[in-house]
Amino acid sequence: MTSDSGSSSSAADAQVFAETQTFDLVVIGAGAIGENVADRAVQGGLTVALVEAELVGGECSYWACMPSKALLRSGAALREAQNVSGAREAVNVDGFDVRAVLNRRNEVVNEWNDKSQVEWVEGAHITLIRGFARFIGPKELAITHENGSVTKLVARHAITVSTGSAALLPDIPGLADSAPWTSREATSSQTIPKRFAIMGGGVVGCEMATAYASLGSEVTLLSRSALLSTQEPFAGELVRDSLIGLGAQVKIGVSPTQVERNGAGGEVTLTLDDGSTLVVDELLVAIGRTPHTGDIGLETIGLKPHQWLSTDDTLLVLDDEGRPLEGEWLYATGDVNHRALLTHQGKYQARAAGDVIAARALGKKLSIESWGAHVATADHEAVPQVTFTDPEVASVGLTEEAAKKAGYSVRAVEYDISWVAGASVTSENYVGRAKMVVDEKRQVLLGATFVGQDVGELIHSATIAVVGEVPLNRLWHAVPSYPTLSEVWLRLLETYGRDGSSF
Ligand SMILES: Cc1cc2nc3c(=O)[nH]c(=O)nc-3n(C[C@H](O)[C@H](O)[C@H](O)COP(=O)(O)OP(=O)(O)OC[C@H]3O[C@@H](n4cnc5c(N)ncnc54)[C@H](O)[C@@H]3O)c2cc1C
Ligand SMILES: NC(=O)c1ccc[n+]([C@@H]2O[C@H](COP(=O)([O-])OP(=O)(O)OC[C@H]3O[C@@H](n4cnc5c(N)ncnc54)[C@H](O)[C@@H]3O)[C@@H](O)[C@H]2O)c1
Repeated sequence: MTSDSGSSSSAADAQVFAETQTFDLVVIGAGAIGENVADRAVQGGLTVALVEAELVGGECSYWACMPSKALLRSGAALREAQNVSGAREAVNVDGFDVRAVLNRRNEVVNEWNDKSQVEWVEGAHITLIRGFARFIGPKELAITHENGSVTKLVARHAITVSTGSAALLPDIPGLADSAPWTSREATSSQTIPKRFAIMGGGVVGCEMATAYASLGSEVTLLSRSALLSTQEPFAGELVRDSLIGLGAQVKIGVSPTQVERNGAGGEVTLTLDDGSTLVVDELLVAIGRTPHTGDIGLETIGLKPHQWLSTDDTLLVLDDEGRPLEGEWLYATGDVNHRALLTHQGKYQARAAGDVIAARALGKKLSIESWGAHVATADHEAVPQVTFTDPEVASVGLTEEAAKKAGYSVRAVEYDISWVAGASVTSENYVGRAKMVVDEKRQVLLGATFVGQDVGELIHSATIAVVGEVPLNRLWHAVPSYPTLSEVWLRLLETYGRDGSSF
């Protein structure tokens, strides 16, 4: 790294900078994904600056994955115990301790303090720069610090945008003025609203409906389409049934047309398109995400503000014509590239990007063929996801519908997980279903979905089968232990049939 104090001498901008610093790579955004890009590039031999405007660790650590799972876990643990004799009698005593759940969530997010993550960054020999980054030209950024000073960062080889995403708010009359909750408030609230409406039946909507119904809210979930509509249809149906069992109201095909809050902190009235009204204490909007690219100077490098940054498989950003920017210096990883809005998948991209940036910078051999070290091939048809509803929904790869749409010759089979011996040991009331989607031509798995208690821990076996393109006749030799839930694998294979004969 070189550091030149004093005014910038660049003719490209008239702004006076307190300081100019140069690194091989600059990563914008220290969420889980930016951290990993930086780490890999340092390990590959580069000097790296990591710029963060808020908390090191990003959304996942403080307002998304971790706090949401902490809010969900206590209810899940309680229900698990309530479904096993003996344990049931032990837990049915004083009721649910909501304050303890919120306190545990506060601990899980380190009280929104990023000290331990900063220590990790420093230990990884990454230079952390606190401030908000904006492009001022190719390979150049202006960083605005909290005290108002502005410094300039120059990248010798590359810049990676890992700025993440924020909740999308629809243009509904009155909504913006009604102080709606987004995922940030839902995951960080220190109180539980008595009456709670949720707009959006996707992953955030279903998880937060489960959490808040468990914590005692009267939840109304409004979804314009079926719940979890990108999953196999039975997933959303089983989650809907369980939400109703938890006391929530689930309204499918219903959207708000007007929202009004009765003064600051007052109740919120929603007018719905079925003609009814709904009065609640808080409204959560969870209808998807928008990229953090509105105010980062994309116009100075020939891109449009507010756009998702589409990339090739080495995570190089592509322009409107599908070409990398001149000089091939701009990368995007994580939510901001819209390939798969999941922490684990973004971190997978980060490993590929950090390695390929270092390899390109140092003139090393690239491995960019499908499934090579420097490409994120799995983003296309092998993405795993666990939705921590009750029952959990775990899936990888393509649904039957998506596989057909992609042109595969498909056969799919389903099995009721409650019929597996391991399920009856796990719970006296096990509800679950599994499905595998097979490419008939190659006799390999294209996708798998498991819905039920504890299936999140089952999905990696399916991910290995999909990514490894393991032939079905070999999968018969992967013997599941008895009596575990994984015996559902054997039942799915039997349902599909061996050597052409169906059981
Ligand atoms: C409620 C909820 C629950 C979720 N649960 C899960 C889950 O269980 N599992 C899972 O895999 N995924 C989950 N996700 C998705 C996951 O949170 C995201 O995929 C992940 O956080 C994306 O990481 P990122 O690093 O791309 O972005 P972020 O985590 O948003 O990090 C981006 C960082 O960049 C910083 N930044 C932005 N602009 C600038 C700038 N101009 N200058 C400097 N810094 C900047 C931001 O402050 C932020 O720290 C969940 C999402 C939500 C909303
Ligand atoms: N456990 C997990 O892995 C996890 C948990 C939470 C979030 N996430 C990630 O966070 C991202 C955001 O989640 P999300 O739930 O906000 O988005 P989502 O895309 O999962 O679901 C949004 C839902 O809102 C609906 N919708 C969209 N526009 C609408 C409108 N104008 N009116 C009414 N409904 C509308 C969509 O049809 C969809 O059902 C997801 O991509 C997800 O992968 C992951």
